[in-house]
Amino acid sequence: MIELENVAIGYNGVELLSEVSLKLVPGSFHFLTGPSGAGKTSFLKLCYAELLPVAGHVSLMGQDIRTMTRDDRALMRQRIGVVHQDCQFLDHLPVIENVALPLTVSGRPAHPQELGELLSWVGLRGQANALPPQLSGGERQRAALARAVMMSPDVILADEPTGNLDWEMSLRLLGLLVELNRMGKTVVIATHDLNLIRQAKAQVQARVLRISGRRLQLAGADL
Ligand SMILES: Nc1ncnc2c1ncn2[C@@H]1O[C@H](COP(=O)(O)OP(=O)(O)OP(=O)(O)O)[C@@H](O)[C@H]1O
Repeated sequence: MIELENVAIGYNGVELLSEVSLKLVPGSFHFLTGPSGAGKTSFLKLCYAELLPVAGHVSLMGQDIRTMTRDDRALMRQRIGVVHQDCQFLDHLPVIENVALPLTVSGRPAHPQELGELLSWVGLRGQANALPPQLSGGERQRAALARAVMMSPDVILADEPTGNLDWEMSLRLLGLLVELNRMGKTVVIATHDLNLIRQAKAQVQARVLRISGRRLQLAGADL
């Protein structure tokens, strides 16, 4: 599904991560943790071909990201849903249109019932016509999750989805991600929140990847 072989990433000639080899198999649940600036967001970008490796091979859904055309990349992004750290909404469009954007961009019609069900699932049916700046942090993150799953992706990559949320809202968001995993989706969550990881481990078989000293390691069972 997502396969990395001896991969390095970096910016402006400086390596951020080296010798990363990893297979994310379908239906797996991973956390990605590490200090601020360690490269979590950059690693996720690699996993949806927003960033190319400076060494090694990355294959997404069986295709090497270096050989992907623009069209391949657009198709691949329908199979990999991303919850960005800053949500990245278009603030002048109501929530429902932001959530439907992946459909709109790919030229497919948005079915009101499907959209309504998706908004209900994240508990935002009542805010469908609100503008993103009118939402609370937790509502924004849930809207971002709804948009990420709009195209029924196989993989969900979430970058600090509970970053600014209180514990109750963090649990609610985690619950949605666990539910998606139980439906067979592969989930990767970048987070600093060790309590969230512990909570998730009580609910799903989650593995923890830790970035430390430019390497990606599998954390021990103590986490
Ligand atoms: N486009 C870019 N150009 C140059 N340097 C970058 C770029 N994006 C990120 N970096 C640098 O790469 C390093 C890792 O950034 P990244 O955002 O991946 O870390 P992170 O672990 O997600 O951090 P945080 O937990 O604070 O969100 C940082 O030093 C950052 O400044």
